[in-house]
Amino acid sequence: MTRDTHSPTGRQQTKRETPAEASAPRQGVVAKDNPCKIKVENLGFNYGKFQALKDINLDIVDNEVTAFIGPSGCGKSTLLRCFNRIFELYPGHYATGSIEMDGQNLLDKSIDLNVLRSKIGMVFQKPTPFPMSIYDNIAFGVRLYEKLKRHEMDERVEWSLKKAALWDEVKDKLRANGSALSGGQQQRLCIARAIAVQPDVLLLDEPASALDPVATLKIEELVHELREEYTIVIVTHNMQQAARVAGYTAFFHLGEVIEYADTDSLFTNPREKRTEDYLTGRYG
Ligand SMILES: Nc1ncnc2c1ncn2[C@@H]1O[C@H](COP(=O)(O)OP(=O)(O)OP(=O)(O)O)[C@@H](O)[C@H]1O
Repeated sequence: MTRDTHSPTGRQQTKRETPAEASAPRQGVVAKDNPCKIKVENLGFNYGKFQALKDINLDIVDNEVTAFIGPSGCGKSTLLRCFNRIFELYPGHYATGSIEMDGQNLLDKSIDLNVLRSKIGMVFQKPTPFPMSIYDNIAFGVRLYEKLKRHEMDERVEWSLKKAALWDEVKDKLRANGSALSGGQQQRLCIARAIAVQPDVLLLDEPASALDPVATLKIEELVHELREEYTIVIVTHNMQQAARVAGYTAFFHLGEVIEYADTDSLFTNPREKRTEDYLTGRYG
């Protein structure tokens, strides 16, 4: 079997495996002290006839921030959407290969999508608070999964808002409408909503692209803090942002992962010419 392997430590390498190697852990994929949370193997993705992702092999490191960068249309968001199978809402969109988390292939038809989406939360580019109070924005999702007593729900709402660094700003107006908050606050509310169901993984699809620099900084600080408890994957067009928040970065081009490494190495010493060209602004 021949395949491309992308890993923080192994970078892209084409290697021919013996059967014994094929069943053994891939060398250099994740260091022992860097356990892999999500293992993507031979992943392809199609929007109908259009193949948007081609043979992606990528290990997402546990309790780290991984950034996906690359020019517009290269498949970053598509891969993010594969992780929680949000693409299933649309007919003709399908994935092949495997995405393994906690010993299960997330693409397996038998996976309960509600449980999957409680384990892998997602925050979108544009803040999307529900048209209800700040309190209910958080409580709504929790009620789908858990039956909490009133005081337990109060605690969960407070806990989530504190984790999202929003509590101090909203604690006196929990009954106000979520959409009355500023854009940056709304985005932190969406992060609080995602955290409230206690996921393992947070997917952030350009979470700060609609925000001003001050609000952006707050989101970045928050991402930095949250990485201690969650595995975070962030899509960003902002390379400085990737450099600031991410421990690992994957560079995508035309539906493929061209290079994947720890962020410092990728930015300071890219191995692939296409990565270097992108980082130096030659295209994208
Ligand atoms: N719903 C869809 N139907 C058909 N093609 C799509 C759909 N969504 C995305 N694509 C195509 O799939 C490819 C990858 O898109 P994707 O949104 O994943 O790229 P991206 O790297 O996240 O881009 P951007 O940085 O602009 O958000 C693009 O060619 C895009 O046009």
